[in-house]
Amino acid sequence: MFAAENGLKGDPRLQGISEAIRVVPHFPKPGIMFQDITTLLLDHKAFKDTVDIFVDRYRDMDISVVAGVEARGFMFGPAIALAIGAKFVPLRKPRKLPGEVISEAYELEYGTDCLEMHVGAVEPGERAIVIDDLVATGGTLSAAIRLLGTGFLLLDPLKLFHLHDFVYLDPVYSLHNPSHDGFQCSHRTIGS
Ligand SMILES: O=P(O)(O)OC[C@H]1O[C@H](OP(=O)(O)OP(=O)(O)O)[C@H](O)[C@@H]1O
Ligand SMILES: Nc1ncnc2[nH]cnc12
Repeated sequence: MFAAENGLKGDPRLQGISEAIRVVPHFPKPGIMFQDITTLLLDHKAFKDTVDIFVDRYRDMDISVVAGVEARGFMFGPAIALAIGAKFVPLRKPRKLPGEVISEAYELEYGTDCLEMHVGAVEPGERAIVIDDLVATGGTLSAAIRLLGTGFLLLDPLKLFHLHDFVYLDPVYSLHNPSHDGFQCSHRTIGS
């Protein structure tokens, strides 16, 4: 769900967050409208508002795991984890973690990639949220879901656009709806 369509309707922080994201046409290749969150990171208020909104939403929900997707999930996840009293679990690209890992491959627009997590980082029965900056094809997020298993909450703090429908176990919560940027958004949430 988009934050602007529920409890945060009319919240001026959402506009500030949207405006802090720079859109770079034709990067890294022709036809791509790149959603650049580095400009949001430079804007203390927008950055703090982003973290605060998710902390307010997910505190007191018995969440013990914040899983961040490399690399941009690492920019938001640790701050949220500390504030809600959860551990931070990095979901890393291949061959970065030194211990025993479990891996999940996923499809990219061209080719495949893989996410890895240390064995034992998450215990059975823990409640987790997943942090990333956006969903494009959903391949990355789907791999994160498979890696963690079932029974967790799913969080996508800066979901910028959504090109396909997905089935989620729990709400995907987004602060910025990029439809005004020319993206076609579709969004379906199961179980919320
Ligand atoms: O929905 P998808 O099609 O899977 O795309 C979304 C993913 O793409 C970007 O990461 P990227 O793979 O570019 O890696 P980076 O964060 O290291 O730049 C973004 O941060 C998401 O993780
Ligand atoms: N349009 C986009 N902007 C930023 N990161 C992306 N990752 C995949 N597509 C992207």
